[in-house]
Amino acid sequence: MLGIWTTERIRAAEDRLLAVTPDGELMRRAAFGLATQVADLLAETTGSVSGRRAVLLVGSGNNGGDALWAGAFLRRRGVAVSAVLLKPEKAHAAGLAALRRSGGRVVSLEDSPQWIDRADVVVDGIVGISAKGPLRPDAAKLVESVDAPIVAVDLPSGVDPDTGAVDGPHVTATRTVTFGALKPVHALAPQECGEVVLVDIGLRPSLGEPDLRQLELADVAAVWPIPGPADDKYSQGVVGIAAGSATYPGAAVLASGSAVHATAGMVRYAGHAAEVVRSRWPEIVATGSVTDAGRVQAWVVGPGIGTGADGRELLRHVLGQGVPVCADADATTIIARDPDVLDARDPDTPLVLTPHAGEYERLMGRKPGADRLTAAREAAKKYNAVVLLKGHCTVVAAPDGRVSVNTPRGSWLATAGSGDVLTGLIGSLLAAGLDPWLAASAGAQVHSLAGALAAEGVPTSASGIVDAIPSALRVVRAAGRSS
Ligand SMILES: NC(=O)C1=CN([C@@H]2O[C@H](COP(=O)(O)OP(=O)(O)OC[C@H]3O[C@@H](n4cnc5c(N)ncnc54)[C@H](O)[C@@H]3O)[C@@H](O)[C@H]2O)[C@@H](O)CC1
Ligand SMILES: Nc1ncnc2c1ncn2[C@@H]1O[C@H](COP(=O)(O)OP(=O)(O)O)[C@@H](O)[C@H]1O
Ligand SMILES: [K+]
Repeated sequence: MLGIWTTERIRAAEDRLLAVTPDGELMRRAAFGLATQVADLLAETTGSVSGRRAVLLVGSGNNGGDALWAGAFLRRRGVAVSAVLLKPEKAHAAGLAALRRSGGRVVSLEDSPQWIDRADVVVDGIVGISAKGPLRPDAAKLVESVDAPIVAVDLPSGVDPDTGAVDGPHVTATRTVTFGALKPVHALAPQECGEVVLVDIGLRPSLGEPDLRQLELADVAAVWPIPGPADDKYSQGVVGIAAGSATYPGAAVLASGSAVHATAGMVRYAGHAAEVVRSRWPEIVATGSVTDAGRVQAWVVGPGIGTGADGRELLRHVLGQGVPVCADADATTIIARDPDVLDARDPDTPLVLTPHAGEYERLMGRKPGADRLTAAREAAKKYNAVVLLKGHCTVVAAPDGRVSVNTPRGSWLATAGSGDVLTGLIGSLLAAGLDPWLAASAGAQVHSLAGALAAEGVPTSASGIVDAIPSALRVVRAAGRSS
């Protein structure tokens, strides 16, 4: 599991480490790692390093210092390095001296276009973890004129380090080289960061527990239920699907199919789409009503059930069964309108809510806003539930404070019905007895992997995502074996 730390925690850890490290040593480590990555990118994109041209965009803080020191290292590899100083009087003095000693050139803002036009790579050392807001106009103008691939130092300038929010001019990097530890921006702004490379500067022992986590495929493999010799169809946890209606059977078919592929064992369906579900998935035991559905170890409830009295009664019944519930779509809206329905739930029974931004607004009375980590955390606290906030990046927060971020593999999941597929995955994992935060986090990973495999570079459909779940699980299991 990858750990991610907020900039406040990073700064505190850096202070502790700086106190016991020789002056300039941390920046030297960071800059050396950065220079190596810039050289690698030059080799990948142009076929050589020596004789290539790098332009450094240098802001007034240590981020600019990293870029200047890296420029000095790149000179040793024969790279022609020019530095554009946004605030010459505030540029990192030692870094600037090192670049000058190495034969690097400092060019004025006025002269910078001719150097930027001819650059093979541009290094963004404008601002790092002390960034506030979008790029200022002088920096924005420089960045706008860049055509070459950009290597961002620590993070792409202009993107918020702690939320990944973009609110104006910013850098879009080909590669981001970060130091010591991942920060939230790296998980929440994948589009702007490009490939993220972490350089070890010895910070890890000073960091403590991460603020948020990213599951790797091997983590998913470690928790995904696989039947053993002693298992039968009941022992692995039976999941019940209360979804769909006569008018909207699609949600029922998708959530049920997803559950069929997610785990072995058994899926029950209860609702007005029983006939359609049975004909599409003959292995499902389908009935017309939750009251005669038989025993399950977890319920999925909500997609396509409607938000009227019938839907409310269905939700209330399911919440009262004393088993974990994943409540999605219409169930979220019912809860938002009438939170008393949650009284049917034993507070110790796991509940996963999976709102998209609109459903979040109904649940919380406000939009998630730019800080999606805090938004998910607050909803988890308010509802004493695991909250999976949907979007380009999926954030999963537990009431106990654990948060995970699922960085997407493209935007293929933005297709009608794909949320129903996710719900089926989470429900199956809940039925197998997984911790609800892990179930939602692992479900989101497999969902996005299945989406990418189904798409393979062209748009796909929710049915396509269901069909790709077995391939996704094969990739997951292979990652588990090789870790
Ligand atoms: N503290 C340490 O030990 C280490 C720090 N390192 C580097 O130091 C960086 C942090 O350095 P600093 O705290 O000096 O601060 P930064 O370099 O992140 O930024 C500070 C300056 O940027 C300007 N700025 C803020 N927002 C801006 C915006 N939106 N547009 C343009 N300019 C803006 C501010 O006026 C301020 O002077 C890290 O990101 C990392 O690159 C690394 O060298 C590793 C070691
Ligand atoms: N731009 C995007 N990039 C990546 N994933 C996305 C994007 N938009 C939506 N998703 C994902 O697709 C799913 C959509 O779910 P939902 O909004 O419930 O749709 P539906 O109700 O049609 O099933 C969620 O898992 C969400 O995180
Ligand atoms: K930067």
